[in-house]
Amino acid sequence: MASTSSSSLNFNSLLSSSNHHSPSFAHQTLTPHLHFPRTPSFKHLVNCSVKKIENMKIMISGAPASGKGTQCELITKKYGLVHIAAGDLLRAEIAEGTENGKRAKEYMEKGDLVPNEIVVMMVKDRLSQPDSVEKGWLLDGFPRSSSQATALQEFGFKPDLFILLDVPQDILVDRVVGRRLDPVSGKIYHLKYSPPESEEIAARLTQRFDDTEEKVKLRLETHNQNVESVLSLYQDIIVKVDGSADKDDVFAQIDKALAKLS
Ligand SMILES: Nc1ncnc2c1ncn2[C@@H]1O[C@H](COP(=O)(O)OP(=O)(O)O)[C@@H](O)[C@H]1O
Repeated sequence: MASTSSSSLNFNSLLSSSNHHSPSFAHQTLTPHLHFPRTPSFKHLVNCSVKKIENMKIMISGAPASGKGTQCELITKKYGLVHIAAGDLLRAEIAEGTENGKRAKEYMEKGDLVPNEIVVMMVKDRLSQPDSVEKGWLLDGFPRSSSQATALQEFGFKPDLFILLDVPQDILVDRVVGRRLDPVSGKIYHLKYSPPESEEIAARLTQRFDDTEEKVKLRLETHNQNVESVLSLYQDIIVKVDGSADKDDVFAQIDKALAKLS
């Protein structure tokens, strides 16, 4: 997979553009060459009869608590892709106490997008690592703006499929507010919908600092402001999935789309 840039854009301006705060740039990116039709390459066509795509490159998008984490776990288990979640990369920086982490947290606290100069290289570096190149990747929570999509495109990263999890807003708030993490197993629970199995687990559950009702509403607003501009760039490869269904039913819909590629 190509991971170097043959950029015709001014990349510094791209990296410093702060997502939805730069409407002129967003406008600039809505050009036809940035659409990613599933046009098979020659190699792809030759390999078709044996195996269609060896290392799938998948993007998954959805509002906060639309179930991306749960579905990503199911997808990676079945298809062996490397799960790369922009939010997890940022939380790891915060946990390590890096300068980027400190800056990122200020934006995350407000439900805003973290500036591109922090998040783009972080994601690009992870996508370039050998495991992602060899196994393929499942990119979660990135791109969240047209400028991030353009950056990825300029670095040579093109998805084969874009999964959109569609969930009504009122369900989302309910899901976020009750969401808890078991720091020992890494498992995600919901106090009402999937409560912990024991008192011991219940006692150690933690809540993400941005999973309050007030903050999720801000995150939803940010999501709604940006989602259309991202979708318009991937319209030819989007599969829209009803994320309000039971998690196995949601996975069945995704699996059907992935099975056609793999
Ligand atoms: N691609 C991104 N660009 C900028 N900021 C991001 C990106 N992905 C995540 N973030 C920041 O991290 C926060 C948490 O993201 P995430 O863990 O994906 O949860 P959610 O999708 O539930 O908001 C976001 O609210 C945002 O501040």
